[in-house]
Amino acid sequence: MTPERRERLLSVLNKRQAGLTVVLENVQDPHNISAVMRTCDAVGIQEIYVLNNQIPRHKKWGAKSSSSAAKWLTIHQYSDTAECMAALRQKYDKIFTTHLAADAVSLYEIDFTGSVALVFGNEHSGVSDEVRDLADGNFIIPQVGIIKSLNISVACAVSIYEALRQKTIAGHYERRNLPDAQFENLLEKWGFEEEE
Ligand SMILES: C[S@@+](CC[C@H](N)C(=O)[O-])C[C@H]1O[C@@H](n2cnc3c(N)ncnc32)[C@H](O)[C@@H]1O
Repeated sequence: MTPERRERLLSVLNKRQAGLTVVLENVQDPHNISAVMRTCDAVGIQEIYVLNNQIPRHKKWGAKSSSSAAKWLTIHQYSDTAECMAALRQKYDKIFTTHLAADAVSLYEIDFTGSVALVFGNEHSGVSDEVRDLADGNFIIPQVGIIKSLNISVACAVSIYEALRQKTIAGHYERRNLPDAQFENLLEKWGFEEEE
């Protein structure tokens, strides 16, 4: 690895956030999944969770719309909701869902400065009752138009950029965040990846 490339990888890794993840529950459109991955990389999210218990995963997310973000992320795949939620509980202090419900609070009331997992739901049915029952809260992005929901990848982008805003103010992007072992493993793995 050239010194320049090492510098570049280190600068990206130094901004990866251990305290922020995205969970996709039964999101089916591979373009949506790819778009989410691309935004996660941009915000400094390293780990994402893909939970799919509805239909066999016959289509993979495409490299085209993720701009190859998938290869720079750590993707945990689950087909069992309880298992996925238990894994999240071990790693993150708070789990928030984004279900379009009358009792949801606004995105702008959520404190993202701690360790948080954000769950986004299926294109038609949203986040399941099972996941909502196991979460700590539910928020929505305010909308004042005619159409009642945003595309899932847009909703994810708006939400995680609010998290980036809050974490930036709190200084989370100023110091290394990932545990040492994870940092070193990723540096080694990334050293073999082609940049596009
Ligand atoms: C197209 S929406 C699902 C719409 C579905 N008919 C419903 O009522 O839940 C897909 C996902 O995008 C996210 N989403 C869409 N609009 C949102 C909003 N205004 N606030 C927060 N999340 C939103 C949620 O995660 C939602 O589950």
